[in-house]
Amino acid sequence: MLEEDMEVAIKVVVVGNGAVGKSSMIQRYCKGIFTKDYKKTIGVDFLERQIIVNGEDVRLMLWDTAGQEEFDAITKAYYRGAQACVLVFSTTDRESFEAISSWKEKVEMEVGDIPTVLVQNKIDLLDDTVIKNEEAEGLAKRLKLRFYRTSVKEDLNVNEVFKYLADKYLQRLKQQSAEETDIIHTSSNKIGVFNTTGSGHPNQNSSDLNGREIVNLRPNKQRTKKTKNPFGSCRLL
Ligand SMILES: Nc1nc2c(ncn2[C@@H]2O[C@H](COP(=O)(O)OP(=O)(O)OP(=O)(O)O)[C@@H](O)[C@H]2O)c(=O)[nH]1
Repeated sequence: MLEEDMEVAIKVVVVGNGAVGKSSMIQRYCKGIFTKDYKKTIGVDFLERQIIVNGEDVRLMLWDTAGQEEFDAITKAYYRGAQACVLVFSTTDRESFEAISSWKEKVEMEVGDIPTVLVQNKIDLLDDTVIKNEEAEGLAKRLKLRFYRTSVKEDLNVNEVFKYLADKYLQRLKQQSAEETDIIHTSSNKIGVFNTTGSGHPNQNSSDLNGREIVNLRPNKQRTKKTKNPFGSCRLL
């Protein structure tokens, strides 16, 4: 357990070309439903689901982004603050497979390196596949990503995708907490000055400013209910 009175909230962005099944995947996961109709996402949308991972209460906020390029400018703004990412392509759409690297880059440009997973959706249509298994596995290897094959329609592997991301995120959180504790211990002989502007890079734990060490103090969990933390983000000089 990290801390008892808090719940971990994870913002997950689901990205990929149009019609690969992003909205369907989120609907399946959060509402348990699947519809055959295709309704193009305009801009962004979001749904949430609470789960327990390794004894931790986790609230997953799933952001559904439009796959069409015409909405790029809007969707990019919503990547900010994302803590995990699902990159989706479709078994029957070669272009969606070839676009994966550029989707990854778009997200990375906004939020840096976050827990990410590669998903090949619509495996119920494997007979009509336009992507060889080795190609998909090769891409996952090259991008160093965990790879899942899903069928939102048949409800195959969808839960596993989100459980993996939540687990990976929690591991990082614990690792960061441990590292931050170490930094605070090793720099405990320095005079501390708080800076509450929170202007540092989200993944940055410590850095140098005019030769002095800066320690970022961030809550290791987001408070989504119960007591509010007045110090959302502090930096110790
Ligand atoms: N056969 C099959 N069809 C699926 C599956 N997942 C989604 N679909 C269908 O694919 C179509 C597109 O799904 P959406 O979820 O709307 O796709 P999207 O990626 O959100 O599309 P944009 O909003 O344009 O970005 C719909 O007709 C879905 O019913 C699946 O696993 N198998």
